[in-house]
Amino acid sequence: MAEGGNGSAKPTVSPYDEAMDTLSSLITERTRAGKIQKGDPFDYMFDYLKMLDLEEPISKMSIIHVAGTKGKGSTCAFTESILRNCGFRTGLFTSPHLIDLRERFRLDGVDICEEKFLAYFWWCWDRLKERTGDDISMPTFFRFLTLLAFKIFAAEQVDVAILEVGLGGRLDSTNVVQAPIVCGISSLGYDHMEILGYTLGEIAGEKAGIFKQGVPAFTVPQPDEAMRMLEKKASQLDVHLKVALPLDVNLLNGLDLRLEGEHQYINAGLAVALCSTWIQRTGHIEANYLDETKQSSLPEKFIKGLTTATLQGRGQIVPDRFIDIESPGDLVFYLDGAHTPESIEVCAKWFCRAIKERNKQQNFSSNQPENFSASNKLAESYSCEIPRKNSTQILLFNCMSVRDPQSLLPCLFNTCANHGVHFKKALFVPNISVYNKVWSSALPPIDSQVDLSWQLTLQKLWENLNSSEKGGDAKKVDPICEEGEADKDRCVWSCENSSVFPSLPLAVKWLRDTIQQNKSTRFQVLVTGSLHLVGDVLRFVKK
Ligand SMILES: Nc1ncnc2c1ncn2[C@@H]1O[C@H](COP(=O)(O)OP(=O)(O)OP(=O)(O)O)[C@@H](O)[C@H]1O
Ligand SMILES: [Mg+2]
Ligand SMILES: [Mg+2]
Repeated sequence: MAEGGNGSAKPTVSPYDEAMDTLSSLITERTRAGKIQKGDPFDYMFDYLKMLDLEEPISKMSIIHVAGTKGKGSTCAFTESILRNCGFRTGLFTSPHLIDLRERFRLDGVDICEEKFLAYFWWCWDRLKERTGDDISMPTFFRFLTLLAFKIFAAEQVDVAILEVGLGGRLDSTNVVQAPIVCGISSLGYDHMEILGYTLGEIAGEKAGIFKQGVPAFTVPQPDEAMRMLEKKASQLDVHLKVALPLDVNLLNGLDLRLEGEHQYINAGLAVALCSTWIQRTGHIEANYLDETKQSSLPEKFIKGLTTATLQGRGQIVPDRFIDIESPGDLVFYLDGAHTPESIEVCAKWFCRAIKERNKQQNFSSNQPENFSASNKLAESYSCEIPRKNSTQILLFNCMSVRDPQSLLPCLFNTCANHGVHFKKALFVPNISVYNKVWSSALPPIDSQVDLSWQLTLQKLWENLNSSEKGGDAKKVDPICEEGEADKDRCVWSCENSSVFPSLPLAVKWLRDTIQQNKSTRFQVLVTGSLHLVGDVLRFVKK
């Protein structure tokens, strides 16, 4: 673990951390005032491509481009997995990352290795440093990552590059692509409105900015307003736009999608359409996939891809590593980085279904069905072995202060309540990793001066939801600060249904201690509201 700057010996910086540190400068430079450049910053992407000699390689690259409000990453992960299983060399560029920046760049389904990453990183960095200057300064953080992705995929000569838009579409740095093979627009909803617009039509218009003249596109069923705009933009560009229906579960031969949740069938349906079209348009029809996909069955390789695709922190189940061997499965984290109203709802539904399934399995079965999704196998195998215990649901939540908790927490609370799931307690913690913070190989030291006013606001909202459900009026809630072990850092603000902890490790410690003291209890902890929180938890509890 990195030293926390406590004045001891200077920690040695690994080459990888050095690169991350260098990259961080792109974030600070951007926020520094007065650095406004001439012209449209999006156009600079074309200059950067020239500087990196990437224009020609990109024009030859075989690309699938995906925009959308929710489900982009999942759709891209399914798409990549299907095409890899069909025998193609794949490159996948997604965002954001949860633990390590290299998660954003996958080659043949695996995060790029450090060695290659560093080689390409410095290749791009040094050239851009040399060729940028007063007129055009260094690219911003996400633009740099996009350029790096292009460099990696070109140099590695992938058969197909699958690109997830970072934000919006029209002005996203990935949109320098001129001739993708096929485009996808995943589920549209409200997010980043200050940039993309406040109506679904406006948002759809921005996302449709990835459409290219004559290049076929697919989308999923959308609200009318969004669909009308997509159709309008498509017709202006001679884009043949088709709606891909959610994948029929019966096509999976009794297997499950590896990414859990009902909404993943929407993303999977889109991925199947994108892959089929890519295969057809690139002339790889020797395997005759398309005839098959039109019928009532999917090619084996598609099924393999869909049922093995992974993406961290989306419907992921992870047992705590520190719970002792006699009580495996007593503390299990259900992680999903949902942070918009629509995704919080699907996340809540997923959690309710997932815990019900687990509890049923725990009570009735000791044989593991063959079709368990491998990602959650560990959690499953644990839960199969353990004796009957009371399952208790806990919420571990934070959201960024730019989000409206009034649109997130009530939705989460009510959706779960409608499915008969009531959280025994909600725990609110600040995020450890700062937004966009690049280097995250270790957890930073705990800040005892941390400002908890945001978490206390979330807590009040939660307490009010609980009291109005019980028929009482929303009352004034004043959390009580319990000082643990005369230690200021351990101060916990508690109410009847919730606690605010000054840090994630303290909240996890509370969970572990409580389990040790109540051997008959199992905690099923839903972690949501922020992908950063999910990343923090993964780093902290994963083996
Ligand atoms: N089709 C969908 N409809 C609604 N919510 C979805 C859908 N797909 C995924 N989600 C929710 O959104 C979260 C993020 O999923 P995913 O990473 O696939 O989307 P994304 O568009 O890449 O998101 P981001 O904006 O974080 O990059 C998931 O954890 C899930 O809660
Ligand atoms: Mg987003
Ligand atoms: Mg994403």
